[in-house]
Amino acid sequence: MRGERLTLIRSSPVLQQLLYGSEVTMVKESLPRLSADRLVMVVLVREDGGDAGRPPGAVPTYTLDQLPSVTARAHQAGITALKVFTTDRRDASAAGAAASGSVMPRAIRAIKSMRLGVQVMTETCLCGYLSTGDCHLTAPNGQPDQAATIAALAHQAVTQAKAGADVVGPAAMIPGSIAACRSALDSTGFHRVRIMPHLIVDSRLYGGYRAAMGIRPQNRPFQLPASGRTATAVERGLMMLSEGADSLLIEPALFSTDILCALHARASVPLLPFSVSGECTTLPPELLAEEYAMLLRAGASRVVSHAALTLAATLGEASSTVSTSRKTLT
Ligand SMILES: NCc1[nH]cc(CCC(=O)O)c1CC(=O)O
Repeated sequence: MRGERLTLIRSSPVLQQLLYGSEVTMVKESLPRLSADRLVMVVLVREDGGDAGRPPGAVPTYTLDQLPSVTARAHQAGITALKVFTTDRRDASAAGAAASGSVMPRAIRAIKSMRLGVQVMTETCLCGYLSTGDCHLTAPNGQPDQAATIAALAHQAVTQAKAGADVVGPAAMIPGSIAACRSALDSTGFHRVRIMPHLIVDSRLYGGYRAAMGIRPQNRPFQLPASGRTATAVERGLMMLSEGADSLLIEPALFSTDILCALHARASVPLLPFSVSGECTTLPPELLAEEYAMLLRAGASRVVSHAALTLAATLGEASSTVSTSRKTLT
């Protein structure tokens, strides 16, 4: 009896449509497809030599004068947002982090002056400006100076906003730093500037970034340990939202999908996994594309990636192949 019913369903497209049709259509429609506008391109900027003499395993960096052409190429490929990281002269107090003449504000201005409507997201962190390579300032007793770090990050966020950043990205993982950035931005008139903090799990996948930027951190005491609970990471993400975050960047994308899924069930803000240096230097583009399709299935709204431009170009080719074959057919 059951077998007969199955045979009937299999042989009847009308019954199949009635039973499964709407469900199949719904699933298809609710899944975003990987396309260039789902990719946020990572742009690392340093002035001292740029890409020349890149250490093995390092991801590419750009100099300021390369940014107009990089921005134009990204825009041409259909990319609508750049995530900018910088490093500059380093000292014990990260003086360069909030200086209006440092590499970050100049990079933001270089991108924005193209007037292509490309969104600029920044990293707001001290590791590119501290001699230690840490994300936090250190008190005389050797402990992280959380209050001073929070104040420095808030100041840095305002400098980035003044230069034209659309979204700033506090990345030190210090509780209270997001609320401080929000109130500093509001009190200087930058209500429109949004905050996307980094929710970071400690990982060996960051080596290619650190090598590219010359960052050799002592430790990252505020990052989540890889052996920690998913629920703890989710709590940290929700805390960031309660401090005023508008979206969350979660890294490393490949090894934080549990956190992405769990947060997706609890929060309705955009969640952006960050496909970090180690992923982009070890996986070929076609596997990165599979990974990003998975991330979109899991609830990502966009994916931040060092390989965005390479991938966007192949996605562009794929769609032009389709339109070419359509042309041939008609
Ligand atoms: N300041 C935190 C930060 N910003 C960028 C990365 C890594 C990004 C990548 O590997 O692509 C990290 C993590 C870290 O250094 O601990």
